Amino acid sequence: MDDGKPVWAPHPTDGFQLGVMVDIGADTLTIEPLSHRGKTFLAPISQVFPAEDDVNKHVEDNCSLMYLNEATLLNNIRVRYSKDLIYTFVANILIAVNPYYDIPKLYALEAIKSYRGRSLGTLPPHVYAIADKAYRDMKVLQMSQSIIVSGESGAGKTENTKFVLRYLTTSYGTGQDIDERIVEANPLLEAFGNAKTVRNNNSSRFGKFVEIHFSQKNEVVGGFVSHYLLEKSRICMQSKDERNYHIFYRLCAGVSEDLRSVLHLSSPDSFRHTKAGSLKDPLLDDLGDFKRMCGAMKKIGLDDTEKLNLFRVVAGVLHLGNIDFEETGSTSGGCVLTNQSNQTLQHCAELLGLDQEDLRVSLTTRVMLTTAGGAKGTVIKVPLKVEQANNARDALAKAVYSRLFDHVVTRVNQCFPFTASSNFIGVLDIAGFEYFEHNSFEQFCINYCNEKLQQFFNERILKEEQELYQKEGLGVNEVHYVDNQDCIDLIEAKLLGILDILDEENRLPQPSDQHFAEAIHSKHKDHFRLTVPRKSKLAIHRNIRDDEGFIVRHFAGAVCYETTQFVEKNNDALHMSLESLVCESKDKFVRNLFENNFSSKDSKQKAGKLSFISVGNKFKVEHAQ
Ligand SMILES: Nc1ncnc2c1ncn2[C@@H]1O[C@H](COP(=O)(O)OP(=O)(O)OP(=O)(O)O)[C@@H](O)[C@H]1O
Repeated sequence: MDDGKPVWAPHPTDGFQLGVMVDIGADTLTIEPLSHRGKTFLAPISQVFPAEDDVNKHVEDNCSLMYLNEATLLNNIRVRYSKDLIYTFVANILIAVNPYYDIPKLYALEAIKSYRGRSLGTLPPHVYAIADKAYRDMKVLQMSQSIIVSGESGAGKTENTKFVLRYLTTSYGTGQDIDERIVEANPLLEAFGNAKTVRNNNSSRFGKFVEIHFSQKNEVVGGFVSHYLLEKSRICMQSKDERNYHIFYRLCAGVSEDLRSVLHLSSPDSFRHTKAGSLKDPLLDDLGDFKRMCGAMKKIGLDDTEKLNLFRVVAGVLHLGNIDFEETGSTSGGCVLTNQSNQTLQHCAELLGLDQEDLRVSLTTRVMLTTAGGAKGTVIKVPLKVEQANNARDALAKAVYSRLFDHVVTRVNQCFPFTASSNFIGVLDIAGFEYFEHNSFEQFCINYCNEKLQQFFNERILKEEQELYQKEGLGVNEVHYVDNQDCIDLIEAKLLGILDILDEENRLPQPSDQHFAEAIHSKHKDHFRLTVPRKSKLAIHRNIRDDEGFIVRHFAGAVCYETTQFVEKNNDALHMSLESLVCESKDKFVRNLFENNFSSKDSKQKAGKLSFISVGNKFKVEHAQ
């Protein structure tokens, strides 16, 4: 940094501000801001960066900046953003900033045509340029390619994923129905898997990997969507100003009068699962969205029966939420349905094809098989307390809805089948690193996933590139980065990893969130990546007890997780009586949703008290794939 030349120095709200150095100390620099001449402040040397000669000039690729540092990089993106240039390259990585409005012609057909076959860097940065590079690489290398879209909630991941799909199907499709279907499948997936959150009115609450498959002639032949970790807690509980999945509100707003009476529907504020969240948002148009969703269903080939099946189950889940329990007052300590719930029980049973009385019994008791000396023993019916019955009801709602979501994805995949595929281009759209005031199991899983992605990035971009530079004898300064393997081990190591400790807790006769938190701390006392909430920099977390939470130092920052409900959220199992009830539904559609669920291994597991299917480990296996 030269004397008198502008530098970027820290600014409390803007990140960085321009200034000039007026004095140099041992560890600090005295800076005079250009906007407040005559006033100086001290800044740590490590946080002051040289600025470009002309800070209003911008470049299409950050690599072309004279000085590449955090401040110049941010400034370049800011200057571009102010001119509606939302995309910027960093070599073959694309940075996108959400404009929150439709920039005219940015995604028009002419733009699609112009990027076709053009090398990266010959045209302005665009998501189409990345899509085309993936296509050309696939063609030349004869290898499938993947595009990873990452960023925080509301950053624009899903929109950009859709632009990639549209680009590929428009440019390299055969102009047939299948191209349209791949694009039209999104509104249906979003109806069941997206919700309004405080950050995003259309937030995807599941991760997805969309594959566009190509023939030997490199033409689009079909698609396939895999989904990960639908946020199930939302089905029964929403945070302030957030909503349940779109479909619930759309159904209430849009169904015909006839269907409304068949499904016994009324307004969302009469259902527990929908009334708690934010009901009115001027930016949401449930009726219009219902019509658009029905249009999309038609385009991808769903007939009226299939549509009704979906709606019936959604309505069944809504009614299920309205079932309430009260104590019996008898010595057995169990509970019964409240009088007002009897009608709801009837609606719910009817819509899900269940026997009303069986449903009543299954919600209020739990069947257990005793095993004596290894032999199958007697069936015992254990009455449930009100809280346990509430949990059973919610577990059933979550199980039915998430099975329905699996079905929607499977059904969507049937819309663009392919018999032979040579290669595919995959687009991974998953939630980015999340850090809220209150963080739970969902954030833990999402951040674990991002930790794995970061490792992939470290390996693929930083390590391999630097090895290549060395091999080619280029005198490029080594870039140091923090290896996050220790953090990944902390989460996924066998036996000692947080996920395994949690599974162990779930298998205990009386699992508890407190015991789980204590076990983590006692097994990782001096782990660099793990600490107790008391040591948080934020006052709000310092009130959390050691047995109520833990802090993980992730690559992107420390996150304090509150362990309440970790044990419950990690268990995907329904208790045995509920499981068999839905598996034997009179409604073929509902029965099929739960098909393959009653394998002999599962039944054996459920015969004892240790009914448990781990959500965390399922997620771990998905990552490994
Ligand atoms: N390129 C864009 N042009 C115009 N609007 C955009 C663009 N990208 C995003 N948006 C707007 O921002 C909203 C949020 O974007 P999007 O749903 O893609 O975010 P996300 O990163 O997928 O969020 P989440 O992780 O919550 O699903 C969109 O509904 C859209 O209104």
